[in-house]
Amino acid sequence: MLQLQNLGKSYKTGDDALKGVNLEIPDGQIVGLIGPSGAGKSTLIRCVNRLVEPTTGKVILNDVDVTTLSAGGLRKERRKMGMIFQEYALVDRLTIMENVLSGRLGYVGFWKSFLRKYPQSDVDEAFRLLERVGLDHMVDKRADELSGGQKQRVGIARALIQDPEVLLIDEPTASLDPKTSRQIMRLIAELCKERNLSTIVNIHDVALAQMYVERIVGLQLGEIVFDGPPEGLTPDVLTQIYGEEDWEATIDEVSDDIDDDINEDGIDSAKNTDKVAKDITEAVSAP
Ligand SMILES: Nc1ncnc2c1ncn2[C@@H]1O[C@H](COP(=O)(O)OP(=O)(O)OP(=O)(O)O)[C@@H](O)[C@H]1O
Repeated sequence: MLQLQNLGKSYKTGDDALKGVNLEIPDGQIVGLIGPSGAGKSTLIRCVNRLVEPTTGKVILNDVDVTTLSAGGLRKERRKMGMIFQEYALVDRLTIMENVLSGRLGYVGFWKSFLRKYPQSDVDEAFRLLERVGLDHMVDKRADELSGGQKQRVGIARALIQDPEVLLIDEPTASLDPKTSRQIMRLIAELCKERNLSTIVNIHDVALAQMYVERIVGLQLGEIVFDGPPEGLTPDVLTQIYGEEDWEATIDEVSDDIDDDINEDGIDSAKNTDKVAKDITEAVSAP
C-alpha cells in the first residue's frame, strides 16, 4: 500500500505545485493521474521517490515513511519503486538485455554493473521478463534499433527487474501512436495485477486512461478534484478538471479496436532529455 498524506510541494519560484494531496493506493491497484498541463502530475510522481523533495506531508510505502529517510535509506527504498518514462531513458548503445539488467544497478553496485557482471539469477530473470513483454526474440539488439513501442517494453522490463512494490509511470504513451499506446497501457495494467503493484500512471489521454485503469484521480492546480472509477468521468467532471471542451467527443473516442500484435512499431519521437537521464540514474543508482 502506498499512502500520500498531506503531500505538498512549493518550488523556489513560488509555484505551489501540490497542495496537501491525500491518496491511498492498495497493492495491485492502478491509478490514472489526469489533469491539465501544470496541474502537478509529474511533481506528484516525483515526490513519491523524492526525485523532487516534498515541502510538506508524508509518503508511506508499506509502513516505511519515505520522506524521513536518510540518503542511504532512500537509495535502498528506491529499489522498491520502479519508474517508467515517456522518453524511455534507455542507453542507446547497449543491448536490450543490458538495458534491462541496468535495473539491477541498485542491487549489484555500480562497478559490477559497469563491468556487466550480473549474477546468473538476474540474467535468467531478465530473459523471463523479456519473454513476458514480448521481446525475447531480440535480446541482443541495440536499444537505438528499436521502435518506440519496443523501447517502452524494455523500459517496463527494466522497472520490473527491480522487483518493485510500486510503479511510477510518467506519460508512458505520449511518444507512441494510438495503437501502440493501447498495447503498452494494456501490458502495464496486466503486469500491475500479476505482480500486485500499487501503480500511478500519469496520463494525458483521458480516453486511454478510461480503457485501462480502474481508478482515476483528477488533479487541478495541485489539488485532487476527482477520485473515482472511470465511469465517473462525466462531461461535467471533465469540465471541472480541464475547463470547457467538447467532452462527449473525447469520451466517444473510447473504442475497442484492440489487437494482439505486440510487436507493432510505434512512432518514436524520443528525444532523451538530460532531465530524464538524470532521473533514471538517480532512481536506480547504487548505494
Ligand atoms: N523545477 C521546477 N521549478 C519551478 N516550478 C516548477 C518546476 N517543475 C514544475 N514546476 C511548476 O509546478 C507546477 C506543476 O508542474 P508539473 O510539471 O508537476 O505539472 P504537470 O501536471 O505534470 O504538467 P504537464 O502535464 O504539462 O507535464 C507548474 O506550475 C510548473 O510550472
